[in-house]
Amino acid sequence: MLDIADLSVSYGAIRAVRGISFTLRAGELVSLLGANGAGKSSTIKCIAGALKASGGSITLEGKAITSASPEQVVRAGLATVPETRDVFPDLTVAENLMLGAYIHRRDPAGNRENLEKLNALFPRLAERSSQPAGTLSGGEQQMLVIARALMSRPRILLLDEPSLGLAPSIVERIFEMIETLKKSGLTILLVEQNVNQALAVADRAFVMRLGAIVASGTAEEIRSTSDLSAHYLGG
Ligand SMILES: Nc1ncnc2c1ncn2[C@@H]1O[C@H](COP(=O)(O)OP(=O)(O)OP(=O)(O)O)[C@@H](O)[C@H]1O
Repeated sequence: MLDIADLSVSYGAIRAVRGISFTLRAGELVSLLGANGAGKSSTIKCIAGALKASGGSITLEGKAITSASPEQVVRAGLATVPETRDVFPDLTVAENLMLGAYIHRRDPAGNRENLEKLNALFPRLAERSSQPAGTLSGGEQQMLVIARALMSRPRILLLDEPSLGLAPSIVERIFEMIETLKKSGLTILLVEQNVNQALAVADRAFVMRLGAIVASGTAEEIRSTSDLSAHYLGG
């Protein structure tokens, strides 16, 4: 469904991603693991069209999106939740959500239907729909940016560190939500430092180190790689 082939990303002389290749199959949840600075966010940003690849290709359902703009990537069916967790603080929760439906702005009926589904999935957001997004807790803001990404009706969702800086009980809720989304058939690429929880929900995983993929396999295989934390994750 999503094919990454020999992808490289550079910031000037810094080679953040060094020729990585991997595939996401329809309906799969794949975790991208690795210590700080391994190149996970750069990979996500490049797939999302926010960073230019310096080499390699990105293909979504047979269509090359390597040089696509962020809007073209969303239109192709891939939505991203960046780790920055940006909400528009002065806009209401409902207004934030509608911004996620920008590419479907000529389909208000479809957006209403999708919003109803998301309200059922995220009841706390539904309760707070007329509140400014800036008044939400960190966990609620994370839910909001996920829901906003889903307003574009993607087939693939990229999640960059959704648990970052959240209390353990909230992290648990976020992971439950991710499992629910997977069960609904969504294909998910999950970047996480929270290795155990990421492996618990993943079908497969890749470990990045210094811009390269150094381990890959089923979640079970990666979990049983005994030197994983010491060598690859900096633990
Ligand atoms: N805007 C930038 N300018 C220059 N170098 C950058 C920039 N962003 C990232 N880098 C460098 O690229 C490398 C990969 O960073 P990246 O953020 O992709 O890693 P990461 O695995 O996502 O880590 P983190 O979890 O800290 O975000 C690091 O060496 C980082 O210092």
